[in-house]
Amino acid sequence: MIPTTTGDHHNRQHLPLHLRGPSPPPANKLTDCSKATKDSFRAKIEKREWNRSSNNGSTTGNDDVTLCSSSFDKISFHKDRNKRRVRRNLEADGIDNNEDVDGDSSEGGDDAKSSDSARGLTLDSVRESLIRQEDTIVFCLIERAKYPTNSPVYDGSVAGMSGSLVEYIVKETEALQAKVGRYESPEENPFFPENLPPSMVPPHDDPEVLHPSGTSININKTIWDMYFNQLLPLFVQKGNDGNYVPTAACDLHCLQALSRRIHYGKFVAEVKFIDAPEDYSPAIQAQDRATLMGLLTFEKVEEMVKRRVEKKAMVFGQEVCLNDEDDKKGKYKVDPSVVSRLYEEWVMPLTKLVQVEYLLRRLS
Ligand SMILES: C=C(O[C@@H]1C=C(C(=O)O)C=C[C@H]1O)C(=O)O
Repeated sequence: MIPTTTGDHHNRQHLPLHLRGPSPPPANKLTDCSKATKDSFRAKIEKREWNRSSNNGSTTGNDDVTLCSSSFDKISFHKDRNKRRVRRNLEADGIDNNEDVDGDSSEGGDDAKSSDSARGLTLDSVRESLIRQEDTIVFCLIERAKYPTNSPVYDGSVAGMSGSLVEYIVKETEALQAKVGRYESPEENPFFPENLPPSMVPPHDDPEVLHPSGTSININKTIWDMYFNQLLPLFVQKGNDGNYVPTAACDLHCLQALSRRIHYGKFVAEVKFIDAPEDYSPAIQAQDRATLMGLLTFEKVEEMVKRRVEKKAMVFGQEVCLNDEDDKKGKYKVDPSVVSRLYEEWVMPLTKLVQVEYLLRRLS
């Protein structure tokens, strides 16, 4: 269920930090505000209530709340939608524009922004998270590149194992982390979802940001195959140094970072849908994958992503020497072109696949 617009100032506390927008004024702070602030805040609340009631919104029962919430979205987002479209096009052209595109900050715009941020989902915040996740992925690859292939990690030859060492470590780590609630988060997807133990920690009272039918999308089998069969041979040296457990632990971290990034496509898709339901809905109803793929693709953004991750691989992966003359210029721990290729050939296409899969279910 999509979070309601009422009470979000409370619920947003449980959203991951990166998804929280700027704080709306909390209701219990009203008593501390000046009269003008109070009046303006109250007027906004009243306007929302009016929007809701004029749209037959009801706050009784879960389905009604969802309906009410999306009806509210339609009204309050309507005016900003064109602004957003223009802004998105500017972004796609590589122009960083954080200002009102048409300079119109009058009635409607503010409400749309505050309800957007109350939900905590904006294309900007979601993209910021993807950018931050690039750092994690690049560092994980650098860590894995410390070790050579170490094939006994993968071929089942480590004594006492029925499967491979890496499979055992991933399965057992996931089981442990499941018990402490890792997979209660919609951002996390296990590689071995079968027979995971239940979480022992009390559930958070999180607002559900994703549409329920999209939460179960899990393409980790594809990510596993891609990582071991295609990516790994591109950036690790052949050899065996006996560091099997640290090697498998690095693989686990790479897999988790890639999986999180790729499944983050669910959040990207949700925010794109919320921004322009009228663009996406016909293709969703027709279950038209190709049109959805076209709608959600921003080629210029992808170009920037590739260039940025390549640069990150250069900056994070260079040898740092105190004496400038000793600098091994152009020598990197992971070949930057491999990182760019990883994003071009696998990370971005798989993120888009997740987005399409999510959107196909978005109206069900
Ligand atoms: C993630 C997005 O959707 C698509 C996928 C991208 C990616 O995986 O980095 C980048 C641009 C889009 O083509 C986005 O628009 O930011």
